[in-house]
Amino acid sequence: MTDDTTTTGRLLLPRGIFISCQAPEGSPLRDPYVMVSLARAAEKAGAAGIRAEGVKDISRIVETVRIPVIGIRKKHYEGSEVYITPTRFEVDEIAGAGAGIIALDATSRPRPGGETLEEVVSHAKALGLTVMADLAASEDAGQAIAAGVDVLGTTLVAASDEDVRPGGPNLAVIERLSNAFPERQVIAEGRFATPSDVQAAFRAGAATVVVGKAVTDAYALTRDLVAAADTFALSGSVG
Ligand SMILES: CC(=O)N[C@H](C=O)[C@@H](O)[C@H](O)[C@H](O)COP(=O)(O)O
Repeated sequence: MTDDTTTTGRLLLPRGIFISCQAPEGSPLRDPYVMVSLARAAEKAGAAGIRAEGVKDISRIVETVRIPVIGIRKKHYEGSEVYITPTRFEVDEIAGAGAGIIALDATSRPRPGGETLEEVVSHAKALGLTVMADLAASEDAGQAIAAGVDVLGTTLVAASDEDVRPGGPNLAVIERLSNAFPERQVIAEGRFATPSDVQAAFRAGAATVVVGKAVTDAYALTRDLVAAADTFALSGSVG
């Protein structure tokens, strides 16, 4: 058994680059055809896996690519800040869509309906899913592991003065997690945008790096460029 497997021998995440093929509400790219095309491009380019949101996107991507898919469902419930796969209901949706890996908010914030992290994780494990913990800080890892998660991700780590550059990834959390939990795969996710970001993540101990916006969100990237042009009052002007 290698360190890519759990004690039961189940394959965890392959090492390499995962591409997060998601488009937010209001984006013209929010269309399963577009997400499947992005996933196909990622696979052809050598990505080790895909992260996708929602039943339609996940099921179409699972049907199309041969690389592993991390499924999530983003859903906001009143009275809870937890929105990435918050309850057992969304776990069932993702399992039904065919993802082999599920990511879920593994912070200690209260979940909708009073469900506990442990209940949601146990439910996912009972359905045979590998569970990725979306953490907001290295301090979240202990209770996530106690709840039964398989791999640790930095998805919910907010931008801070620890970032390698303003708006860039936070490598310090990856380093802290890799040092504290050497037996766990650490998945770097959140604001990775360049080849050197990715190399820095692996140097910091990441097993896998998930990249989203920098690859797949042409809408947000264009808005950023237009906003930069606007600071020179150039955008849309002629002459
Ligand atoms: C915080 C949150 O809700 N993150 C979401 C999780 O699935 C996605 O919106 C991100 O695009 C994804 O994590 C990849 O990150 P980035 O797009 O920065 O490479």
